[in-house]
Amino acid sequence: MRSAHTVEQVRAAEADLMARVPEGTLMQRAATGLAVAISNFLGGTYGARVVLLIGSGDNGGDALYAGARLARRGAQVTAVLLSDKAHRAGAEALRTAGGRLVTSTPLTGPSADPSATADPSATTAPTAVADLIRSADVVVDGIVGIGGRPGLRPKALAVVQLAERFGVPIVAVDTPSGVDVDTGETPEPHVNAALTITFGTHKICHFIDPAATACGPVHLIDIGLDLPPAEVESLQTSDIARLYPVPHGESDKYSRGVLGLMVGSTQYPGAAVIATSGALGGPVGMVRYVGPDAVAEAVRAAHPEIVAGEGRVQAWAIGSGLGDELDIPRIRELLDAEEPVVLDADGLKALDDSGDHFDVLATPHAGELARLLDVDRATVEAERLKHARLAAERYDVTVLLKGSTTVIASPDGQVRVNTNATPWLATAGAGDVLAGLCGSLLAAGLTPLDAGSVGAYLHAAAANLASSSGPITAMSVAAALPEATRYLLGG
Ligand SMILES: NC(=O)C1=CN([C@@H]2O[C@H](COP(=O)(O)OP(=O)(O)OC[C@H]3O[C@@H](n4cnc5c(N)ncnc54)[C@H](O)[C@@H]3O)[C@@H](O)[C@H]2O)[C@@H](O)CC1
Ligand SMILES: [K+]
Repeated sequence: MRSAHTVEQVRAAEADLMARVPEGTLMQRAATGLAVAISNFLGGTYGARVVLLIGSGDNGGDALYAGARLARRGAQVTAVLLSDKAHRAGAEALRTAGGRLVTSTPLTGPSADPSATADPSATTAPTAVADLIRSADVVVDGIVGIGGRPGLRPKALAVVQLAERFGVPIVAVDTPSGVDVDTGETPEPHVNAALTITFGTHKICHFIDPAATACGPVHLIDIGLDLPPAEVESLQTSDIARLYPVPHGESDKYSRGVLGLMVGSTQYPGAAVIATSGALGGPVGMVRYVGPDAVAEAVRAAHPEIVAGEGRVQAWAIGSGLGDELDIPRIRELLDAEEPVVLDADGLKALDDSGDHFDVLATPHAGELARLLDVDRATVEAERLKHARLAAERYDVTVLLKGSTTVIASPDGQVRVNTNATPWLATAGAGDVLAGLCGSLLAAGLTPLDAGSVGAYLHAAAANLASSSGPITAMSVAAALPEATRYLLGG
C-alpha cells in the first residue's frame, strides 16, 4: 500500500524525528536522494546544465543542497533566487561547490520576448534568466513544497513559463509548486513536472487529479519518518495478491459467490453483455442475469455460462445501461436488502440520502456525481477528493469516482486512490466492465472499499495489457482481466 499523508501529519512526524537527530540531518537525507534522482533523470551529471528555482523556504534548501552535490560531480548549476529569503546555508553550500547564484528580476510574463525578460544589470550573474533556462537540461522546482499555498507569484510564474516554452523538463522537489498539497486541487497556475521527488511519504496531491497529473511520475525518498495511519492510500501489486478472493480446495461455484446482474435494456443490450464479461473476468463462481428476455438471450449467446432469471445471489450489480427501463422502486428494494450492491450509471438515480447504505458501492463518473450533489461537473473535476467524500457521507455509500485517477471514498472516511489507468480506457462500455467486475468482487466477499479499489486496479491493469499503448474496446479489457489477474497474483 502506498500512503499519502496530510501536511499537518508530515510536519508532526518531521518535528518528532528532528528532535532526535542532529540538526540538518533530514534536509541532507532529502538533498542526497534528490541529487541522485536528478542525476538518474539526466542520465549522468558531468557537464549537465541544471537550473534551480529557489523560493523562500526549506523546499529551496533541499534544491540548493542537491545542486551543491551535482556541482561537485561536474554539473553546471545555477540557482535563480526568486526570494531574498532563500535558504542561506544551502546557498552557501552551492557557492562553495562551484555553483552560481542569480537573483531574478521581475519578469514580464510569457508574452514578452524571452531575451528581454531579465535585466542582466540587476542579476548577480552575466547571463539573463531566459538564456539560462533556454540552455538548461533540467529545471529544478524548489519554489515551494508543503509550505506552499496554491498559485505561483509573478516572478516564479514567468520563469516556469519560460521552461515550458523552451520545452525544458522540470523536476519538482517534494511537490510541483502551485498545487494544493492537501487536496490535489489546482485552482491557480502551477508547475507541470516531468518528475516529482518527494520525501518521507506521499502527499495527497501526488495521488489526486488534477494535481497528480502535474506531478508526473513520483519518486519517494525515505528520510526515516515515523508516520500515523495515512489519510489516503493507493493499492500496489502486493495488495491485490493479499486482497483477491482466490478460491481454495473446498470452494464451489456458490461459495465463490453468485452475482446478480440487473444491467442493460432493450435500448442498450450491449451494456448487459459487457458488464457480464467484466463480472466473469472476476472471482465470482456464477452470474445470474435479470432483465428483458431479448437481452438475456443476447447475454447468453455471448456467455453461455450465465443463468437467466432471479435466484439467490450474494451481491448485485445494478444500473449500467438501464436507460428508460429503470425500475426505481425495485432497485430501492434491493438497496435495502441484505446483499451488497454495486450501483452504476442510470441506477444511481435510485439513490436517496435517507437510508443506511454502507454496503453499497456507487460508481459514478464526474457528471453523475455532480448530479448526486447538485453541483456542476467542472466543480467535481476540480475538487475530486472533496466531492467523493461529500457524496460518501451524504448517501452513506462507498463512492468510486471514475476518472484518470479513480477515488474510492467510504462513508467512514477511508480513501483509496487508483492511479494506474491508461487514457485509452476512456472508451464506451469501460464503466460497464468495471461495474460487473466490482460486483464480482463484492459477491466473492470483499467490502465495498476493497471491491472498488481492487476492481479499479484490475480494470486498469487489464486495460494496460490489452492496450499496449494503442486503442482498446471495453470487451478487450474484459477479455484481458484473467491474464492481468494471473500476472498480479504471481502466476
Ligand atoms: N522540515 C524538514 O525537516 C524537512 C523539510 N523538507 C523540505 O521542506 C519543505 C517545506 O519547507 P517550508 O516549511 O520552509 O516551506 P516551503 O519551502 O514549502 O515554503 C516556504 C514559504 O513560501 C511561502 N509561500 C507559500 N506559498 C507560496 C507561493 N504560492 N509562492 C511563493 N511563496 C509561497 C510561505 O511563506 C512558505 O512558508 C518540504 O516541502 C521539503 O521540500 C525536506 O528537507 C525534508 C525535511
Ligand atoms: K517544489
